[in-house]
Amino acid sequence: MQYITFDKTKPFDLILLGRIAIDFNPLDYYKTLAESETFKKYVGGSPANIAVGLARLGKKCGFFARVSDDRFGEFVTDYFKKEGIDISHIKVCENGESLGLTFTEILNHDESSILMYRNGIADLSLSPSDIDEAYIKQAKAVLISGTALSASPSREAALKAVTLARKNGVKIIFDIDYREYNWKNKDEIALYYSITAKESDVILGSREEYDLAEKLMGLDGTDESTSRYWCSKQAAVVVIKHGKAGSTAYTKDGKAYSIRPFPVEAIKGFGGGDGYASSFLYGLLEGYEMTDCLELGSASASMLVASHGCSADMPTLDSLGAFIQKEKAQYGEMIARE
Ligand SMILES: Nc1ncnc2c1ncn2[C@@H]1O[C@H](COP(=O)(O)OP(=O)(O)OP(=O)(O)O)[C@@H](O)[C@H]1O
Ligand SMILES: O=C(O)C[C@@H](O)[C@H](O)C(=O)CO
Repeated sequence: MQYITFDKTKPFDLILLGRIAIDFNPLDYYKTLAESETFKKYVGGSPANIAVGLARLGKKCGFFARVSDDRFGEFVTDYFKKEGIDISHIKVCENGESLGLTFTEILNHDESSILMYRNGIADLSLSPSDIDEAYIKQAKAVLISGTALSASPSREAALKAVTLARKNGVKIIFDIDYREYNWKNKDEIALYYSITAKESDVILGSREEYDLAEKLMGLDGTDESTSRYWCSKQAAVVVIKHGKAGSTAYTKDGKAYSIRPFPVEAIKGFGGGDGYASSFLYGLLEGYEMTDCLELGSASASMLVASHGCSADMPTLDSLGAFIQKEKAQYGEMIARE
């Protein structure tokens, strides 16, 4: 079933906009960040992780980003190139901005926290002049990652991309992606999240992220009111994630599809959302049934929380299929059947 009609003549499946950063995950985990001594470096940043995930599944991705003019900026750009992601619209900063660095703290299987170094940050220097209409016109869809809305000029660049996508019939995917760093106050979060969500064909977020977006709307904070509201706007698909409690996709025809997480021995409490987004969106782009999109997203999410890294551990179609087959053989169906 086609929940979203993508223009299959477009050469790019998805052009993403937002941060490319670096994760430093402790190898000596289940300790506090202060106690950890050895870290492994990965390309990071939620939209970057999603782009790698989609590229690993064979999708053609482009990216609007600013990176630092140093070896870290080169590292992430080279990694994207190796993963087959188009880097033509990734620009090097000219005023000494730094690439975002994320030091993660993995306290136990469930509890993690992330310490983000984002002062003078490269990704938020993305400018409206970087947003190229001819590039956007080549995409089936654009993905806006919410943190790109947290400060100017990146905020205006993201809103320009939304405007140009709408003008050119390019679908808009909004991954709410809340990170408290760089936001000034809750009103700005609500304003810019809701402005973007109103224009979006697909919205992905956790319950907490929708609460932030809906702060000025007086909704009651239930999934039902959230899905009803956003589907009354542009959205054809609204995905609400609830961590270990699973996730639900709501469609414009009023239907809801829920799935339990695939059981795994989680190593860390983060990364699930990016794995989820990349594989779920792969299913949408392929025109799969909603239950199959959820299965792909949920399976990839489980694989990611059970791995040490994020971008580096994004699955291929083969590994994702094998994981789903093994899990269903052992645990049965994860989809909550109506
Ligand atoms: N311990 C777990 N075991 C299996 N799956 C999990 C676990 N934790 C999360 N997931 C899966 O990951 C998905 C996304 O996680 P979550 O709801 O925390 O979203 P998120 O906050 O966007 O994730 P992230 O921490 O990556 O930003 C969940 O809907 C679930 O499918
Ligand atoms: O989104 C970030 O900037 C941090 C990510 O790189 C990290 O991998 C994570 O928390 C993914 O959910």
